[in-house]
Amino acid sequence: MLKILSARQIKSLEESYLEEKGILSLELMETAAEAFCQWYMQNFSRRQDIAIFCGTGNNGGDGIAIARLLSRQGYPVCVYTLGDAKDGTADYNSNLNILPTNIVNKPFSNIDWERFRCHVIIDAMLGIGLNKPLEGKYLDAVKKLNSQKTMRIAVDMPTGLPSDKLVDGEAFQAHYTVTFQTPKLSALFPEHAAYVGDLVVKDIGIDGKYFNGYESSRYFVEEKDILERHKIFHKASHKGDFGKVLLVGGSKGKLGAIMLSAKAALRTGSGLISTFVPGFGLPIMQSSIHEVMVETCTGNDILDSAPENLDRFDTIAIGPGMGTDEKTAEALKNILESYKGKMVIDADALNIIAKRKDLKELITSQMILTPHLKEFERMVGDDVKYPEGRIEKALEFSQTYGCVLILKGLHSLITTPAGIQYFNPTGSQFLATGGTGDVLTGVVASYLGQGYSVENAALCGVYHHGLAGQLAGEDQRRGTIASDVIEKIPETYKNLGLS
Ligand SMILES: NC(=O)C1=CN([C@@H]2O[C@H](COP(=O)(O)OP(=O)(O)OC[C@H]3O[C@@H](n4cnc5c(N)ncnc54)[C@H](O)[C@@H]3O)[C@@H](O)[C@H]2O)[C@H](O)CC1
Ligand SMILES: [K+]
Repeated sequence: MLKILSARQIKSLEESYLEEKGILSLELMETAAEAFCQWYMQNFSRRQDIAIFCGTGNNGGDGIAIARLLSRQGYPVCVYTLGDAKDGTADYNSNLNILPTNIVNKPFSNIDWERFRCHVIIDAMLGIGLNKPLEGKYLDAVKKLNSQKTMRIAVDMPTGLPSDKLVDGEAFQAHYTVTFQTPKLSALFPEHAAYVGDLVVKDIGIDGKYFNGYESSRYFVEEKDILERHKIFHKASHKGDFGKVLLVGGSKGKLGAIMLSAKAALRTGSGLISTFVPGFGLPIMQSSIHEVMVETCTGNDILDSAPENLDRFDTIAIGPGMGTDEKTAEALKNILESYKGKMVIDADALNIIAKRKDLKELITSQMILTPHLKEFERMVGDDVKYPEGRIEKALEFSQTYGCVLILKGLHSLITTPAGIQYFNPTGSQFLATGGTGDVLTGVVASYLGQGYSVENAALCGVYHHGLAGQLAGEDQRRGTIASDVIEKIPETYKNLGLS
């Protein structure tokens, strides 16, 4: 896990790290530049001309160092500077002094835009030192650079993006942001996706122990955290070990939702899946998914009663395609009151709960709630447009009701009642298609059925779902559908080296 710190905390951490280690800030800048270049050289060829735009702070210093290192490796680079070296930081000037003279180094204001050509733009104008919205030449530069039809890469943070809050005005629009040591909070806001692009986190050697003295309950999940949380099954494991899951939902015209959840749970590794649907769904379910068992409620069209003997199941997920009828709400109440095992609450179950205080009170620590933004807004009855407020609200909700909350979106946020908030690293814009939420419900329910804790099921579920979305998106691009995501779940295990 990477602890997420504020810009102020990062600066202080950096100082104490340098002091304790007895190294110079210039050396840390060199490490950061090397980390950037290592990533760059793995991804881009020497045939692409690079233009590096540098401010005069330490972000600019990184840029100048990057120019020297890439040039030394045979990459064609030009440097363009904003601001005067006399206003530059010591480390900026130290790097400027050793920039080889064969590298073109021009002031930004001297660029002839009619003739300006390059393949890759590297933004090292401003990083975590940003302290006001862009104006003057920084604003001009960002506007000009955003309009170029080239690859754009930001060093540490896109210029103009404040580290801890929502952007005010313009910011550099990167295709990639290569950030150092740990992601900055605002790089994880879905609202900033067009500025951050793909986020790459590069280690610059600041050991985890230096983070201990800084208070933060927000973390960025890494692959190793997921590997650590998975259970290992052995040859003699039988289907009972993989869990008995009940999925409740479906209504006329929305039976597909529960089918997607069921298939996703099967592909995630569940042993036995039962579904509980309205009567009309029985022949449809049976003929389309042969691996699931189907039970029906009393009514034909809507879900109007609860299943018998709920204790037969290791876990229950409820909500996909369920509808919000009065009778359905009563069936939900009945299940919430009588079932004592772990549960996933999604979609229409959330919409019903949002309107019923008495049902909200039935939320327990055994439950994972999986709202998307709109559903969350209904649950809290408040505007959650601003990301800083939304993250706080998620914490408040999870602590008030004692449940794990998965707030879905880019970098889905998992909040636990203990007050820890995890940002998920996997995902893809191609997951933004109907039914992928139902898939997530099936994946998370599957892990609960396999005996994972609510926290681990949420973390592993969101991670694998996002990764499956990425893999499906690589093949199907904008044609990706929820079923493609399900088909990629097994590959996520292969990807992580899991059996
Ligand atoms: N923290 C680390 O672990 C490391 C950070 N590195 C890099 O250093 C930058 C942060 O550098 P800093 O000098 O503190 O700030 P900036 O370069 O982002 O900004 C410089 C300077 O610019 C002024 N300023 C702020 N806002 C504006 C504005 N809107 N318009 C014009 N000028 C503005 C302000 O005075 C700032 O102080 C970090 O992001 C990394 O890239 C290290 O190299 C490695 C370790
Ligand atoms: K930058």
